[in-house]
Amino acid sequence: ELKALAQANATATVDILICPPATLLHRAAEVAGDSAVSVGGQDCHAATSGAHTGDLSVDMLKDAGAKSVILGHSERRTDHGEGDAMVRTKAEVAIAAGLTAVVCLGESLEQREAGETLDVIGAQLQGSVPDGCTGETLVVAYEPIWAIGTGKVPTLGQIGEVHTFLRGRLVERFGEETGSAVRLLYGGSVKAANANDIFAVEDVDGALVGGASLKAADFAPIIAALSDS
Ligand SMILES: O=C(CO)COP(=O)(O)O
Repeated sequence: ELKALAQANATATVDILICPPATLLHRAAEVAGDSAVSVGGQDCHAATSGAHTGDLSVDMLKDAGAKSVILGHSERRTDHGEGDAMVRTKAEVAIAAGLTAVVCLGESLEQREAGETLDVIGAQLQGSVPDGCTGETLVVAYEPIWAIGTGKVPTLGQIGEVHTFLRGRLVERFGEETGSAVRLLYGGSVKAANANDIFAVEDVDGALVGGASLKAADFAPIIAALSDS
């Protein structure tokens, strides 16, 4: 699947990042070669070195060919109790090593129903994103937990509200130029059928795709929708 994707996107004009399980990272980097597809990790350890059996350091990820690393995915936050401070430390370490940090945040259904979405997102952004980021070193992915793998997608208005809010906070913190350059991805049940509409929402710069990225034939129309947007 990756080979097909890389061949079809030898010279794509959008950035395509595949973050496979760590066991496949090295092979994936080889298959992606010098196509427009780059590969990244799904997590890293917060320490650059030391004895941390079973964990992967940023240097190990880089050695395997990673250019980026996803940090603070809701499953890491839930399964491994990672809080904003931990995600921030990991992002600092990753960026210092030359990787792009893809920092994920998002509210639970309970938080959304309680009207807490923007408070939760604002606190996660402030707590998880290190100082000194640039449009090259930081990508932020908004992933409502209740939309991941469920087929449920927020309304376009709900996505727009969060992305505009995130953009405002980034501009406040990093200034107009950097705040506007940080790419904001939407993630959660993105597929070919909804990609065009989602990419048309203001301040949505791309997507973090799970299920629909597993087959090149499902992923290709999403890439095409972004290229056309
Ligand atoms: O975050 C995601 C995968 O980890 C998004 O997954 P889905 O696109 O399958 O909802």
